[in-house]
Amino acid sequence: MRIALLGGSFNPAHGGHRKITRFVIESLGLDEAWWLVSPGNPSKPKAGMAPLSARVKSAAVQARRAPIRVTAIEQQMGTRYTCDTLAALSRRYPKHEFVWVMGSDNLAEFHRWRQWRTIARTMPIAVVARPGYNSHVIASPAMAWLRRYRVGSDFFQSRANWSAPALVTLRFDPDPRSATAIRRADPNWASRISDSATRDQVTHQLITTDAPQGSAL
Ligand SMILES: Nc1ncnc2c1ncn2[C@@H]1O[C@H](COP(=O)(O)OP(=O)(O)OP(=O)(O)O)[C@@H](O)[C@H]1O
Ligand SMILES: O=C(O)c1ccc[n+]([C@@H]2O[C@H](COP(=O)([O-])O)[C@@H](O)[C@H]2O)c1
Repeated sequence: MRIALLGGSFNPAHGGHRKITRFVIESLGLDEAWWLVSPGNPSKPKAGMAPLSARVKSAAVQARRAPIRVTAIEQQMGTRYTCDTLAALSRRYPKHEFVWVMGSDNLAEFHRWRQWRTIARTMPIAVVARPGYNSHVIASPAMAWLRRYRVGSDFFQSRANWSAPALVTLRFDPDPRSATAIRRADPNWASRISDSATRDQVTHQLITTDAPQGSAL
């Protein structure tokens, strides 16, 4: 299995997450994506962060009828930093080929993440252009190091190629949606989704709080 990993706060999930995920799966020829809904991004303030259950539910709604598995696997594994999460997932699923996906806003800050070079050595990275962040990325310290490992999307077509460090940058019709804008427009989204999702069994069944089950194993 070739799997895209998209970590995020998903506070809440939105159509931009869904769109970039489908785009990455298609452009790199992957089988599916796992969304890792973070119990708490170590570098984001706790204030204003909705409960994990509400964020997972919002992600399950956005993932409907798409090859996307919603997980709270960091909560279950007890990891908070991406370097620990990716090391644990690679150990747990040695037969899977993973690619870490992030928007260009995250690449601009990537050099501040714990052991970011170790992350880059653990699995390939795919960066999706995000409106307003491209000049920051070009100038970023992480990009200065990662630049020499740039590959094209054809790199992912062959299992023999799958190695790290490798960085692919993907550009498509940039999607301006953000969770910040949604929270501003709808500060009560979390309480509403908590109420509605408990009545919605279909949504409930889509939520995976442990490792994805079934054929992915
Ligand atoms: N519209 C988008 N285009 C490209 N990447 C995106 C987009 N929205 C989110 N992402 C990426 O998805 C991942 C998870 O994002 P996150 O859950 O933080 O959403 P967000 O919209 O960036 O939230 P916030 O506005 O609260 O920072 C990050 O790697 C982020 O860069
Ligand atoms: O490990 C780190 O140091 C680190 C620092 C900042 C962000 N991250 C991860 O980056 C992903 C995107 O986070 P966010 O909150 O911007 O959606 C999410 O999986 C976070 O855990 C990780």
